[in-house]
Amino acid sequence: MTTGGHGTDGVERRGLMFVLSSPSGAGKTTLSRMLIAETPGLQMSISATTRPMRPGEVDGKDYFFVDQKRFELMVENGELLEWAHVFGNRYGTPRGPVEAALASGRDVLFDIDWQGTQQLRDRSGKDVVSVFILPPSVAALEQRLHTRAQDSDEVIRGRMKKAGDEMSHFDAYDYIVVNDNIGIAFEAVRSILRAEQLKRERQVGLEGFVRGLRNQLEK
Ligand SMILES: Nc1nc2c(ncn2[C@@H]2O[C@H](COP(=O)(O)OP(=O)(O)O)[C@@H](O)[C@H]2O)c(=O)[nH]1
Ligand SMILES: Nc1ncnc2c1ncn2[C@@H]1O[C@H](COP(=O)(O)OP(=O)(O)O)[C@@H](O)[C@H]1O
Repeated sequence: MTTGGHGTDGVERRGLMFVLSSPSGAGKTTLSRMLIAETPGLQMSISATTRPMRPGEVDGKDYFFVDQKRFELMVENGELLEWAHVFGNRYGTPRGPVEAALASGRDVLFDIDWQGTQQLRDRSGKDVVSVFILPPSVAALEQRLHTRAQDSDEVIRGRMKKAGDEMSHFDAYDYIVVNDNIGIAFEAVRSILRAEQLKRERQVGLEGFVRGLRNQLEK
């Protein structure tokens, strides 16, 4: 895959693993969907989970909804790149699609928690770019969880209680974006991805490309 839009024929790029994490309700699903819609070649990693499906969710699109037994088998068979317990359920990243995407130079977007991000970093540090999304205030976070209207009051209380724990891990992330205005937050996330794609060490074949330019100049 070329770096795109720069006429740098012969310059390939290693795919990167772009991770968005946040406390529940801060907006990472919304931002992920916007990013996928606006970024050709970016592939969403679809996680497996044992949590029940929410209204409006689609199996195989939002998550692969599996039972405990199937999840355990996936762990045993080494089918997951990482996995963690979150809110009493298990969530994990299927390995196959991620490895296939990266091998063909495509970037992969992950909506996973801090535990999963840590595991990806331990395995593939240099290919991982991590962004932590913060809500502008606790009131806004609670409001968003209610507006989403997909969880009971009890589940929302649980998510609010966990938000502090999740946020305490912000300092392990490369970038921090406060999601107050969604348009501004999206621009921030998109700019981070674009800049990281253009990092010199991610571009393979630059030497040959520059040599070619210099040869032409010397003619
Ligand atoms: N480690 C890990 N965390 C995941 C994975 N998929 C989702 N999560 C996290 O699990 C948490 C709960 O997700 P979900 O039930 O969809 O609720 P949400 O927080 O409202 O999006 C979020 O913090 C997700 O980022 C995964 O494959 N691995
Ligand atoms: N900047 C924002 N301003 C107002 N509402 C937002 C903003 N970002 C997201 N939301 C809304 O907040 C709710 C939670 O967002 P969501 O993306 O599901 O969060 P997460 O995936 O982090 O749990 C959704 O109803 C979403 O439409």
